[in-house]
Amino acid sequence: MRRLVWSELDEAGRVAALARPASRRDPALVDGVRAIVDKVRGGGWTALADEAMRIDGAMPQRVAVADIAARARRDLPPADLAAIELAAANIDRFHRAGLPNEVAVETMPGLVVRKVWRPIERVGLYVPGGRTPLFSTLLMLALPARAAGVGEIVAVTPPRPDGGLDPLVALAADLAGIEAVWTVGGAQAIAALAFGAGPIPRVDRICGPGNAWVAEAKTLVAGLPGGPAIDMPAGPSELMVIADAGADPRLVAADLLSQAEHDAAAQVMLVTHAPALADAVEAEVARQLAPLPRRDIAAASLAAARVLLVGGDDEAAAIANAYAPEHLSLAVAEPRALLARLANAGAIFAGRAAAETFGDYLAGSSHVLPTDGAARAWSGISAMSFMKSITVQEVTAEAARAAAGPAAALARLEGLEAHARAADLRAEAAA
Ligand SMILES: NC(=O)c1ccc[n+]([C@@H]2O[C@H](COP(=O)([O-])OP(=O)(O)OC[C@H]3O[C@@H](n4cnc5c(N)ncnc54)[C@H](O)[C@@H]3O)[C@@H](O)[C@H]2O)c1
Ligand SMILES: N[C@H](CO)Cc1c[nH]c[nH+]1
Ligand SMILES: [Zn+2]
Repeated sequence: MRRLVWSELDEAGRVAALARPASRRDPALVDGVRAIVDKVRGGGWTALADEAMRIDGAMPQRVAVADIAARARRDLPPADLAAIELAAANIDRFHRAGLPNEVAVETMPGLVVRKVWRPIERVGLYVPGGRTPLFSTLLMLALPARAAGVGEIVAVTPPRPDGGLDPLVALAADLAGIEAVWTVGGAQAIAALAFGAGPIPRVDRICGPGNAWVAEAKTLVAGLPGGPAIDMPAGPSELMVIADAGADPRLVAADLLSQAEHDAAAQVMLVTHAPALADAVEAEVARQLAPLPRRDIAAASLAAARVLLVGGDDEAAAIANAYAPEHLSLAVAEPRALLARLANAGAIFAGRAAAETFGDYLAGSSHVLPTDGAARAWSGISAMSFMKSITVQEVTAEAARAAAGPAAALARLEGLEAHARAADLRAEAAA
């Protein structure tokens, strides 16, 4: 981990200290994604099958989940099944509680403006699965989508090395009421969801995280004519930990490694005013890294990790707000005081007992969160990600008479005579 003293950095040094790993937007990757998307968009199913075979060595298949899920239920140790069911129940409860309320305001006597919410008709869910199938991500997407009342869910995930569907992804899908999952991943899956490919229908919105290929493809298709909406930029994982002198270096190191193990392009940061804590965390990271099964990935990620030494809480909060991390852990004695100063993060873990891993699996909030600084303006997945609001105007004759004059005046001030007449005629019709 590279250690930097914040007060010694000039502006350029600070920007560099908070830069995301360059590998996330490697020009070759961007060109590669564009080529895949163009090909699938133009060539439909045949092109999709070609790309899927070339990149992942398997034909996309629609796999019905019921039988695989039933087998997984039988084979899983009961405690593991109970853990999955606990996670599903917490996620479902949290997201149902967060469903938006309708609004109705009588802005003038007899003129009521309402805001009603409707689910998006058809959504695509991307469940990452290149290195390890993230069945938890399926729950984090599908349960909020179900709570929102989405009509049709098209779920995709990369194939296993044998071309099949991971049993735990099938089980998670079954728990969330999804009948089938397509075994296709990467930029080619995003292109298929965006524009349709044979039996894979185009969707209105694509939600879900992924590696740099997936994240780049989502941003690209959202900007193309006729492309779908997307949830947010959600690429390789990030964690910033703000720790005080009393933080437990073992816990801080464990949390940093938990996100570093996701991807060589994941990024972790430690922000502290205590050099002795920084020393202890670095020693712990080295000690805990060695026995990890994914130590090579975590070690590659640690190359872009930073330790930032700061003067105190004000500087730490300013750095967090500038970096806008996907995950922000507050390993401090008084997290509430710090929380009040924080504005930009996908999810915050407040206090020493709060664990990013709890958020990844079972606290109830979705772990699908904005990365790459997008938390400055975007939120993580919730039921609202799968809904849109529509405003409705209801007007009595009396209100029409009262509103017509001012509305016509405003229209004439803008030089829009047809608008003004539409208002005047309402007043006449209501007379
Ligand atoms: N931001 C979030 O909310 C969030 C949540 C969960 C996971 N994640 C991230 O999701 C990612 C999961 O990554 P993953 O790789 O395991 O799975 P993935 O499903 O995102 O990507 C795997 C696919 O990428 C494509 N791909 C990989 N290398 C390629 C290449 N050289 N050329 C063309 N295509 C290529 C392949 O089609 C492969 O199937 C990690 O970066 C993790 O940090 C983020
Ligand atoms: N930390 C990831 C989001 O960046 C989500 C995840 C899934 N499984 C484990 N972790
Ligand atoms: Zn994680």
